[in-house]
Amino acid sequence: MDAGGAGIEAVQVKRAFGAVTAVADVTFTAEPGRVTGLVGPNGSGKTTLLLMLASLLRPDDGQVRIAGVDPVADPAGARRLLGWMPDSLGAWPSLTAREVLIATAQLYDLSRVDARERADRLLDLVDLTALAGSAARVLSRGQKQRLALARALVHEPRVLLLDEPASGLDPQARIALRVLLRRLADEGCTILISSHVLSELEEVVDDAVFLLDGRTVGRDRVAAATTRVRPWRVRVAADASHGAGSDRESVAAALGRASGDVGVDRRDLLVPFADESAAVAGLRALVGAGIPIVEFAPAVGDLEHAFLDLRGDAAAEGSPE
Ligand SMILES: Nc1ncnc2c1ncn2[C@@H]1O[C@H](COP(=O)(O)OP(=O)(O)OP(=O)(O)O)[C@@H](O)[C@H]1O
Repeated sequence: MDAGGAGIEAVQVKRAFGAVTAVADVTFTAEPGRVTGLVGPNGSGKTTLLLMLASLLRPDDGQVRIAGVDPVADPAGARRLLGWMPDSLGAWPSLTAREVLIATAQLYDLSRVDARERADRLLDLVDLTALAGSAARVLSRGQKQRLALARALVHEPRVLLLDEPASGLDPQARIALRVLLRRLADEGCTILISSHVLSELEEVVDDAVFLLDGRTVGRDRVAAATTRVRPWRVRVAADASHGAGSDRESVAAALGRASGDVGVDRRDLLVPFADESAAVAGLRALVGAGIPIVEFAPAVGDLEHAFLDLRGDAAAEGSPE
């Protein structure tokens, strides 16, 4: 392992709780300047892994490096380098939002003056200035999430670990989070982010690490899943003279498929294509047949598609444990 690495490195990391193996075998790298998504179903070990990376839980086996520092051997050194945003704010509910940030900054050895200045800047960054004097416990879930993010950024970490940061955020706050994460990555930060909302993750991540039953899924398997047949959403211009049923017949006919191959989802038709070039040929055939297409796009994003496909593989093989 490269002890001088700037990002996150995990090699054959394991962690059990009694008889429950939460993390069975995790190996991955997250690069500086990139946002890496941690994707996996409920109970696949994401939070356990993040806790180990954050130096808050000891691995049973394997190695972790945070910007080259081993969080087991040097937890204080790792904590100086990493910002950790748990999935709930916790700690100090009676302090105000501003006091939470000042206290955290002072824990990282900032002077009181610098801590106040940093707190005000971060409150502005996460749009909480108006609530600076409110007790943390009275903040809404989304406001607590924003405060937790500000707290994670207090010491300008080089590595950012975020557990479900978008949960509870309204659409505007989610967009602001995406913009902020992109900016931090552009400044050289290494960002690892877990989320269940794959469509949102899709818009911000550069790379993805897939966890199934506590194990990282190999790149080859992910690449194969990403390129496998997927449904495309086809919308035909609304025409009062006939319903979706007859659109389905005409689309199937234009594509030379049986109408049973074409699914119906409310106003849209779902047509499986093997890859992008098959989709391009399909669209050409539909337009050539005079069908008024108003929308034509993959029905699920790359991450979601790979996730569903990998889960399908795992179910077919049976659980590896
Ligand atoms: N402290 C603990 N004691 C016992 N079992 C635990 C503990 N923490 C986690 N587990 C178990 O380890 C497994 C992985 O849990 P973990 O919370 O890491 O998954 P996750 O991927 O974050 O799940 P979710 O997406 O639901 O948040 C689960 O089966 C869970 O029940």
